[in-house]
Amino acid sequence: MSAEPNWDVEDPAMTTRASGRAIEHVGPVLEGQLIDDTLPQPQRRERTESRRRQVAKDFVAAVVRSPLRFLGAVFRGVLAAGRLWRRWVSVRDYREAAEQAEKLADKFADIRALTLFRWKVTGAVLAGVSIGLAVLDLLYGVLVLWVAGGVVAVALAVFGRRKEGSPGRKAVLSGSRTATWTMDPDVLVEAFRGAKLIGKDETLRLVERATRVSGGWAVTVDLPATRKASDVIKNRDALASALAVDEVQLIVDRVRGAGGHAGRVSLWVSDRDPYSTPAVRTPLLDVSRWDAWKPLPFGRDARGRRVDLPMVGTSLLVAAIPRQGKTFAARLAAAGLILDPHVRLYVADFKAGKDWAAAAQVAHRFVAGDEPEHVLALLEWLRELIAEVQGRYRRMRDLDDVVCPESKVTPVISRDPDLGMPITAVFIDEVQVPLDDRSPVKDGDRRLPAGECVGEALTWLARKGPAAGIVLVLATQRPDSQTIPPGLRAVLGSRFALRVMDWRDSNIVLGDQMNTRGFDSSRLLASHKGVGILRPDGDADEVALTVRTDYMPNEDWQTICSRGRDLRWAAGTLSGQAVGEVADRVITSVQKLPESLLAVVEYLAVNDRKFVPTAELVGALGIDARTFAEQMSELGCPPTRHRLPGSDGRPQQVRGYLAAEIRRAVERNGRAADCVSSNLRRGSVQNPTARKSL
Ligand SMILES: Nc1ncnc2c1ncn2[C@@H]1O[C@H](COP(=O)(O)OP(=O)(O)OP(=O)(O)O)[C@@H](O)[C@H]1O
Repeated sequence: MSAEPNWDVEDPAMTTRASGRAIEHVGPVLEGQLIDDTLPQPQRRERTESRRRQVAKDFVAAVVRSPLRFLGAVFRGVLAAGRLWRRWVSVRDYREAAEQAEKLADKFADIRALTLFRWKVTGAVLAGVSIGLAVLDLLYGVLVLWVAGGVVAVALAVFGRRKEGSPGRKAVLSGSRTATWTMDPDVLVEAFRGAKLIGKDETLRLVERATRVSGGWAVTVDLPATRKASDVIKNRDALASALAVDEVQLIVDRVRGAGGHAGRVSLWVSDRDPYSTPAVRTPLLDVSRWDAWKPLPFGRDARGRRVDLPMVGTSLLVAAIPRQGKTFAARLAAAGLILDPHVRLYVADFKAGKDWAAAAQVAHRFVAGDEPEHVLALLEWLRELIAEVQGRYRRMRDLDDVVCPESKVTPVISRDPDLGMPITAVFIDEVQVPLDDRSPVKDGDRRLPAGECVGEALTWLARKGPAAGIVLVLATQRPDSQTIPPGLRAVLGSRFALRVMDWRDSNIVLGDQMNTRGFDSSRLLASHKGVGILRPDGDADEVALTVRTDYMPNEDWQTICSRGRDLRWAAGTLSGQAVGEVADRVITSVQKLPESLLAVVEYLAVNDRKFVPTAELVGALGIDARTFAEQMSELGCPPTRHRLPGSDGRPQQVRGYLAAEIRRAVERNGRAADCVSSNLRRGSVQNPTARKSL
């Protein structure tokens, strides 16, 4: 039996609150479904059903295709019978034997006589059959011709059927070999033999026959027992050559899990370069918010299948030579986190361009530049973050086992403002700049180059940070071992290598020996922008896979950043430098705020809350409950019902207002900007870790 908690529920009852305040901690509210896992599970039933459906589909397809297959078999039978007859009539076996014995000249007269005789026999048989058929036709009508034709067709079809060793078995088709193997699995077997992936006497077993899948042919085969699927992946180039396609057109995957084993390979051969079409726009543009705990949409593989990238609990290294899509890839990772208002962002852009500029409105800390002062600012943040991580571990030790079962930040902990442990993502573009900086800095009693201190701090954070909710994303143009310290590389969980200079650089990013396993990003094409090899962290099925990142041009990036700012503004999580940015905007844009709303805003500015009961507001503001409700409704802010713990500790339904709703009304109605923004400045800019009410 197991219970599945629904951690996505955002219920105020889940949040803790210090004693003496209106809301009390009642622990997480679980929504669960009891599952008796001793009974047959729906999944198994689904699998059987889908197999049954597949069998039915195959049957219908076989019936529909049978006339064509019959005609094909008859055609092959005619060709094979024709070939056999020509061999017979030209006495080829006798001629060949004479040739081999070098007695062709002696036997020539005999061969000619025999050939003439066989031609005569052929003519006599044809004449006899024709006369016989004509007589039968006269006696019994045209039906006889049909019956005779049918019998001959069936005989030819049987003669020409596809069967190991049958005549006509080796298809000799013109055109690309890719098209050929889809029609004749023998060609595929030959290609595997040609690429030395199976022996001369070995063969493949077809698991799923070739089908059309997104602009290419897909087929699944089992290798002979002595062969491994990983070797096919490793020697993809040889197989591509044997199939006469470019290696970017051939995708080879191992089939893992329940339906797979170490010798099962799925192949997909694209009709053309799969990256010649425009990249897909990021789906993040169409979502109003994202949950950072969910893997975020990162790109698509050559077959067009979605590739998602988990961010929380890991760190990411993105590397490439210039102009290959490194910043675009890092920004995609950032976009998903920006759309989660509970994520805190640190952005350091050492490229010092405008690529990251829009992030300033959401980032808790933002710096753009490549001077030593910017490196020192980064070092300052990293030290601040190390202290923060140490503090988090200390605080997690004191939390009860329900809230914090392991020494790890959970979704609930990360979203609880009282615990102050939000997911904190650190993005550093062109990380080689701070790592190479030689400015002397004090580290205890020592004076060290700033780059060394940055390297040490990043290594520490990459090692200890993930469990405490820290996500590191580093992008670099120079993945060489002098720039990225080996200790740092080793602890970065996920790697994304776009095109690099040579296999050594590729191995530095993806890991030792990855080129010998078939993953070498220096072999990617320069024209394939945004295409790279992703080596995901942890439990992913694949060792690595080639992915083209979703396309997110600057205007989409800006849209996502301003959406992230609005989300944080509404959730009250805008913090650090971003607050200053937003406050300035508010001051300039806001007009008069109605009295009742202003009073509520002021009350909330000092009483930080997600939900405030009507009774509490009415009492505190000394206004008539009914008039207040009417005024708030007019302002587009109706009350809602919410569950709060009552005096006996049990959850009760209470009428009141959500702070987020009130904030939206403020945005709509305006004026209290000065009050709001000064609160923001006071509460947040000076103390970035403090929680804000608005
Ligand atoms: N997924 C993608 N699909 C299509 N084009 C892309 C994709 N990703 C990046 N590009 C293109 O590649 C170009 C270079 O991208 P980007 O600026 O991210 O490169 P970079 O590696 O960061 O370069 P530099 O090292 O010079 O900063 C972009 O202008 C963009 O048009």
